[in-house]
Amino acid sequence: MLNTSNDNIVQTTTKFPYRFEDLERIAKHTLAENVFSYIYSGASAENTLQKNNSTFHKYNMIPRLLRDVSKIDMSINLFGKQLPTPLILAPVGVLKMVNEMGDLAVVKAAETFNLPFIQSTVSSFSIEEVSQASSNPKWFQLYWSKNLDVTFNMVNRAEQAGYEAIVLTIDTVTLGWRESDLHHGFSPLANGYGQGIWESDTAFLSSLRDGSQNAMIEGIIDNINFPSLQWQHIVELKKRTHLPIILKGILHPDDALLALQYGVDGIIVSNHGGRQLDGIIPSINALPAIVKAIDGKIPVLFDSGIRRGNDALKAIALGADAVLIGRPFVYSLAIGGEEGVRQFLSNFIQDFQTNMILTGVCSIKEAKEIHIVRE
Ligand SMILES: Cc1cc2nc3c(=O)[nH]c(=O)nc-3n(C[C@H](O)[C@H](O)[C@H](O)COP(=O)(O)O)c2cc1C
Ligand SMILES: O=C(O)C(=O)c1ccccc1
Repeated sequence: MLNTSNDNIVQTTTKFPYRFEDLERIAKHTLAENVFSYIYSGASAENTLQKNNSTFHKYNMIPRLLRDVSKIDMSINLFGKQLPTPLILAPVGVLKMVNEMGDLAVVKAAETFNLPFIQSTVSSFSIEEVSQASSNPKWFQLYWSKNLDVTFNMVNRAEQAGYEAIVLTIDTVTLGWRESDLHHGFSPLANGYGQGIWESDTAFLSSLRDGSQNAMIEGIIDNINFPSLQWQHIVELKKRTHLPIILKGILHPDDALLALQYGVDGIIVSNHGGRQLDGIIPSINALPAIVKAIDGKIPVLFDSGIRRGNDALKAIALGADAVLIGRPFVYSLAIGGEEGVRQFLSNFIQDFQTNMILTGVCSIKEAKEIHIVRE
């Protein structure tokens, strides 16, 4: 007789988990409670966090059949560069709290598939360390610092190290109201895992009254809390770098139009994985109107809620040019380090390709034409 108990399934499985739900569950057992909770949780009542995921199920693709899908080309061209797939690793800070090798493990796993890696401003390693670890494309995620020397120092270092884009995160001018972190008394920076870039930044270090760990942490928190960030700062940034500028965190079509007006090179439709502001539109619901407003003038990227290949294909069918993967790779890092992330990415790419074949599309251009209806 078939034994359908969960225990039986877990015991007979020794492979790296395929299901996102298993990655999350095993990471929960692997990590300290406050660390898992920091990664998992969202802002306020976590409604937006939940809806980011559940809303994907409301979009349904209509597959086409009897087309020759024997050759699948997943490649895209982004900012003048050919990439093997439309998949990118989202910027995630303080990765060392998940695994000792943090960003270095992730960037090396991503190198296997030549996926772009976006290094966070609050990375556990320096720009130079990450740049030397692998040869895949790297982008730098910028949290604007109120100290302009610090801001432009980071941008220059990224440019010097051969990074290919600046991703300016605009939805985190102050940290969201994260009740579970408040409950645990948990600050992601307090353990010293988010200062890899800053501790080697001479402009930042010389701005500190003393060089202690506490002064450093306070300095970072103070510098990245910047509620007066505004469109005019984009003009300043454009003067300081030749790299493409991508704004991360756009949800309103009018902000997308302003981004065009200010001459940015790309946008990321994102609600920061529901971690910043609750009670707002699930990221996937914001995508169609923004794609329409941008009308192909600059690339529109997407994140928040991508869990498997099927989700990524839906986002592309709704008009995204590429998607960022967040929490799933963080859980994979927690479970299996560099090899865990490699396994996860390998599975994700195969899953995505299978979904392309079965919807009857051979290229990303065709994937954008997939008919998709909302329940
Ligand atoms: C633990 C964690 C840390 C993050 N750190 C950053 C960061 O430093 N900079 C940034 O722009 N976004 C950061 N994000 C947001 C991600 O880039 C991305 O927008 C989000 O994870 C997407 O949601 P999803 O993981 O649910 O798909 C972080 C997300 C998580 C889960
Ligand atoms: O946790 C986050 O989502 C994030 O963006 C962040 C902000 C400051 C420090 C570390 C991570």
